[in-house]
Amino acid sequence: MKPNRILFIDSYDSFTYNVVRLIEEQSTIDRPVEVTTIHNDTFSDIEELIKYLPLFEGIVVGPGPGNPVHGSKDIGIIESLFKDPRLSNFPVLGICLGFQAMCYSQGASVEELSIIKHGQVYPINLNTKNIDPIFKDYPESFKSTRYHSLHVTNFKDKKSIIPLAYTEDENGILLMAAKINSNPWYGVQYHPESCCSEFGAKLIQNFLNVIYSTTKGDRDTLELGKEDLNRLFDLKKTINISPIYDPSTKKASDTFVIESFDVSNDPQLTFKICDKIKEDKFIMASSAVSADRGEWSIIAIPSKDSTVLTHYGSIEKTTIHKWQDDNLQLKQVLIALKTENPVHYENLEVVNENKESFWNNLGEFMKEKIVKKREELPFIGGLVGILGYEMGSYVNFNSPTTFDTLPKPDAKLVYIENSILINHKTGKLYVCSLCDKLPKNVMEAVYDIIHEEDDIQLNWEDILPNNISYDIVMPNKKDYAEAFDKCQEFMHKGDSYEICLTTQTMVTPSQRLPAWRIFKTLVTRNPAPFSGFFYFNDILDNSDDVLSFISTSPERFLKWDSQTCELRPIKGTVKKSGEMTVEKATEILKTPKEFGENLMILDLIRNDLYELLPDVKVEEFMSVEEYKTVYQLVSVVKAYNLNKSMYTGIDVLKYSLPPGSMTGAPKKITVELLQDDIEKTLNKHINNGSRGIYSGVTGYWSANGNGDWSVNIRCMYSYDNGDHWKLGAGGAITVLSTQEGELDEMYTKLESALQVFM
Ligand SMILES: C=C(O[C@@H]1C=C(C(=O)O)C=C[C@H]1O)C(=O)O
Ligand SMILES: NC(=O)CC[C@H](N)C(=O)O
Repeated sequence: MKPNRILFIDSYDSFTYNVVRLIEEQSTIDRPVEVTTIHNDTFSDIEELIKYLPLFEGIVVGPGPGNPVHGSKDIGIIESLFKDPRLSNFPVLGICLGFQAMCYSQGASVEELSIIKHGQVYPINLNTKNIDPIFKDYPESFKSTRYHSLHVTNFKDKKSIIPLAYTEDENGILLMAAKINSNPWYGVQYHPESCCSEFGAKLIQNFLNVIYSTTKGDRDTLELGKEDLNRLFDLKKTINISPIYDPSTKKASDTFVIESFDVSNDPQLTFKICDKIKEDKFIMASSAVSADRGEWSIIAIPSKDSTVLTHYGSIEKTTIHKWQDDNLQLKQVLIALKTENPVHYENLEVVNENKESFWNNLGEFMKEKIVKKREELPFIGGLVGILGYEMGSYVNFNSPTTFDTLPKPDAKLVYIENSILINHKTGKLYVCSLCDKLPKNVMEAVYDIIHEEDDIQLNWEDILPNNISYDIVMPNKKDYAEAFDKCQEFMHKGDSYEICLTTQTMVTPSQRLPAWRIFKTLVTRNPAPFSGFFYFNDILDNSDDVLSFISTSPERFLKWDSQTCELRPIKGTVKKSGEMTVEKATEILKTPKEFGENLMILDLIRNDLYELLPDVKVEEFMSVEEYKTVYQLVSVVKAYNLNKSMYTGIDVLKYSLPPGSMTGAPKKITVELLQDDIEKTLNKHINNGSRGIYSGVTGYWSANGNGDWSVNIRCMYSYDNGDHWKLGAGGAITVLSTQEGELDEMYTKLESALQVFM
């Protein structure tokens, strides 16, 4: 059976693929549906789009930022589309921005709402005088999510606009759906694809029926010749989401050794072992175990065999060398980085590449290392490290600079052979090596611990030495207020629905303190499921530019195995204080402000997964989680059947960074507004306005194919071996936010790490 082909026009929104998959899901054996997605600026001239029309039976114009009144600057080709008489018999469904553009083309006005609704669920009431087939089999009232700053007005005297549904709120009665009288054009102001909307699938089914009756079920019109099929294929490729590597590549050999031991369930055991191992180590530990996170701790132990990959985004170079190579000097690395051409020395390789090719080369590096074995363990060895915020999509690196010391790395990953894993639930410890035998020093530390297991008490000091003072440069309240107002302005104009506004703080200690010493105090003070310690002294004679990272993050970004992918966005924060109880926090976290904040990111995360994978489910809807200093609202979204897809977890990581909880929605425009304007001025004094390591992710891509990455928040990092520590903190601003409330929330989050210096 030939499919109905739908052209989906995306306006760089973060809910696009929720709609696309909803359409595809309505496919049946008798009436298959196929969607091709383009951007609203894929064609600059409507004539180009018209040439493609014979390939399709219907168009869906999706939601998005911007205002149709601003014309093609905001909505691209959509402006011309609704004006073109050649489309008057062509079935079109507009959603939110698409709906507003459709009504605007008929002479209605589009104006700002007085009270804006982002991520709010309302009853949609059908206009009982006009029940159109698009609402066939609907109840008179149903619930749907609204994400809009603007709305359609002055439509009543426009004959071509037939109102089909309304809602009512503080703004009065608002148009929620309409049909264009003489054309098969429909539109809805609400979001049928949101996970909180009812009967969304029905709307699509009914729209497909409209298409079916337009093509009169004549399947012949659906046949495409070879040439047209090629054109369709090329059009699909205009949005290029190519997989990073081919997971079917077979590994040549699969040497690894794993030995297991019974140990205590106490999560402090991880740190006890770390204290015993004198060599360098990276830690991804749980210092707070709960039902669904923090079950595992991982200690990764780099050795002379370990390969270090460092990407410098601003100069588009990646260095590759061995961990603490005796023959590698800092000077040599600096000269090689300054050389224009790629460098291939025996002990150092410098590749000229941008971030896109960095991701692809990671795939090349890993594809022959992946063994489909011991997949029940999260990690058996593999790439471990940090990806900064600027490694994500839509973010730019600072412009290239001249340098005399090592530039600031944007990604740093080490291929680890030897590691220790501890499962705090089952009380099992595993020593793993990707070489042919387990390292002696590690085994000795483990044996030691097993023998003195009765006393797990750590006795780590919860304060830093008192002979050191700290100079702390915090965000300025006035600048914050200005940035907050800018956020409100962008949201009121309809450019963004939620903006994660973050600030940077710098701490300069009067003398250098070992990162490990600070880590110990932070972990004692702020236990968290994703406690991280990374000290990258990978070049022996480099003591000034060592990247150090200490984290107590509550937030998992992404975890994957060969079948599934899980994302756990946190959105919604309540400070813990004397009178605050979990009951009270839950009440606050379920108010429209926090609910909307979480729902927007939940729908965005569904979109990030749906972009690559068809089988996505919301596993947990807005649960309240308790941490040392805050209560947080958390949702869990999971994708299934990865093994049936051409994508793997690393693709999901690449395409969904930066984490939606750190950007806001829609992701593309919000990231651009933050980087080019809002945070550029707010944070200009630190990192030149870049977020750097903060807001990025830390974790691993294991040689057994698994991966797990946490969000870099409630953390601190130093590019210069602890001379300066940088801390980021922020929170999502919505139209319901108050400046005082957000400032207070930002300070609360900042304090969770900054407290060690105070
Ligand atoms: C931005 C931060 O946190 C993010 C913002 C949150 C919020 O807005 O409620 C919650 C968790 C994080 O995703 C931070 O801790 O700095
Ligand atoms: N979700 C949307 O499509 C929003 C449309 C428009 N930018 C508004 O804010 O009203």
